Amino acid sequence: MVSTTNELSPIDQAKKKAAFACGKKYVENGCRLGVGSGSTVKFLVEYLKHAVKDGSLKDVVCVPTSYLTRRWLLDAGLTVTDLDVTPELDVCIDGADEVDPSFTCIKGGGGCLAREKIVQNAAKKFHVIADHSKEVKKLGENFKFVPIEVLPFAAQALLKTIPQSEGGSAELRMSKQVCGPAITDNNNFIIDWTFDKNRHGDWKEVQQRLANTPGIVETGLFIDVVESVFFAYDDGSVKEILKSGKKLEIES
Ligand SMILES: O=C[C@H](O)[C@H](O)[C@H](O)COP(=O)(O)O
Repeated sequence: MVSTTNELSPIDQAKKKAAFACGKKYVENGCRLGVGSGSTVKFLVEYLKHAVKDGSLKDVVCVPTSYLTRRWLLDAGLTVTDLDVTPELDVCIDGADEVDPSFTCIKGGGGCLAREKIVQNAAKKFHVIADHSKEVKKLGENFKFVPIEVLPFAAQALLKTIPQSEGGSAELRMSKQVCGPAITDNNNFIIDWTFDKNRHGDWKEVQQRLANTPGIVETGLFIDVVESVFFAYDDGSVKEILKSGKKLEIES
């Protein structure tokens, strides 16, 4: 799983740079690490594999946020555990679908949002790794919906009530491979709620209302939890933005 940087598309090169820079800075010896999901996190796993192999990183234990991430970690020979064994984590690193200037994120494009939020919540620090396409002034610029994990029993009712209370439209996410709904690692469904792109940044209220709705397990809105975001740009540069707003250029 060693990706030669030259073989990668510019966007994947950017993802790899962000993942390597974040791993290098925040994963220390003995770290209890939450490992997110998605294509950017795959490069974090690659970083961990190399760092462990060359001896620069020791005694890291990883709690994955999805079946696929668990597989990647195991295939890379890394130590995998879970929240039963390791309920408190030092750091969690994950990708995102969009991040606004106040670090409100949409996550869950890959359907892993509930486990991602649980693992993030178990960690002392949460860092996001992303290519520059995820950096937006306002949520909805590129990614038009908020993924919401729901109990199958409640799905049809929620498809009606979510747009009634929040506006926009809601769709049950279907599997691309089988003739039926996409099923999460928790055996639930995903409703993708497409919101009005002109809505004001009332995301905390939206999150509160949705979280209080019976049948909703979790939303893909991550609010007030991010310590820093590593954005990678097409010109090869990586910038870490801290929650204070301070921007740090990362040396390659
Ligand atoms: O459910 C998926 C996760 O929230 C991912 O972290 C998110 O979709 C970003 O994925 P990617 O790194 O593939 O863009």
